[in-house]
Amino acid sequence: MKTLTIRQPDDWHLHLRDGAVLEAVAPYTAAHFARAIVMPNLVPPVVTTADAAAYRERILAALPEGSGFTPLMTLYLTEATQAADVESGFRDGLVTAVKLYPAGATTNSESGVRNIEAVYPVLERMAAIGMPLCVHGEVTDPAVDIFDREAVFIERVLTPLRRRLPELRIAMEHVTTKDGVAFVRAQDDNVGATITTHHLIINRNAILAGGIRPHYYCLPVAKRETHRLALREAATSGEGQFFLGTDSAPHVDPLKESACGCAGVFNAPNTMACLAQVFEEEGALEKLEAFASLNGPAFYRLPPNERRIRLTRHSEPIETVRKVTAGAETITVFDPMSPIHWKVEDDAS
Ligand SMILES: NC(=O)N[C@@H](CC(=O)O)C(=O)O
Ligand SMILES: [Zn+2]
Ligand SMILES: [Zn+2]
Repeated sequence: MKTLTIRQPDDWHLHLRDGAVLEAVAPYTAAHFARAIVMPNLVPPVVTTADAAAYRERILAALPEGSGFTPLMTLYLTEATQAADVESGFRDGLVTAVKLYPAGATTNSESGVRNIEAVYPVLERMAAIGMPLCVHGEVTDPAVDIFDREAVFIERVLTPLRRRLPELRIAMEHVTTKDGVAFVRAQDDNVGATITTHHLIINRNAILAGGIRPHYYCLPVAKRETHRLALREAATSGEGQFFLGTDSAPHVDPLKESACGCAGVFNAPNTMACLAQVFEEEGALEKLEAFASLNGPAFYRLPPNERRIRLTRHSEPIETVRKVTAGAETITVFDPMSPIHWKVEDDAS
């Protein structure tokens, strides 16, 4: 039986939500991952260091007994964010990064940034103290086709931002296009990119061909096959700028299976198994550790985890969790549309 032992992975882009959903989903991430960058797009958002401290306590309370999982907190950047608050949260070790949502770009982004000029004082302070900015990289201009919004964001927002503040450390979140991959490669190591599990597995046909499938709808929306192949190539290259951010984004089923369904794919329970499968298909199992466990800590200037996990390939397909219960509702787990043979044998919970 094929086995693979790697340093314990981290998730550099995760939605844990709050309340009953937090309680339902947190144990799945804590079972496999040592740390995660926790997204701040709650309602209301996690804006101040005090908000992040309170949210961190709620997350810790939702973890199973004895879990060693560490949530790495982020602040939701608004045009009213105070540079002094951001700096004090970072210096205290309570806050790891700030998240930029262009207003209206994605789930719960209405309080995000409309005019980037308004947040330059905060960005300048972050550049000075070496604090990373996580970016949802899509323009919201309704005139721009939804499949082009990442490429246009690179041209209109990221390129000028890089020119103006080259020392600012930027994580381009959930990169979904070959344009995004090329942009990141053309930058110095102040720029990194997360890649999700599902964007390595699905293209836009999964959402639209043969019926509309809301559980494959997320933002940035999955693109055509050439882009998926570029993401696979980047993720399995081992290059330090690319690392895992699952963007596991749970929404209860009634909010997904609706005439106007929410964006987000919940993949935390089977992410590591899916990734082992992807890396095996690409003949790159030896690069999985770099992608999931080494490149992210290097970008965030944190030590890699000392603990190891073991993945095993079984000849028979593995039965995986299909739905998770949260309060009175269910949340559907990402279905990779082909049998999964890998299993994390040694979970960290
Ligand atoms: N990825 C998504 O489709 N949704 C995320 C928001 C985000 O990461 O853009 C969510 O919070 O649901
Ligand atoms: Zn996003
Ligand atoms: Zn996200």
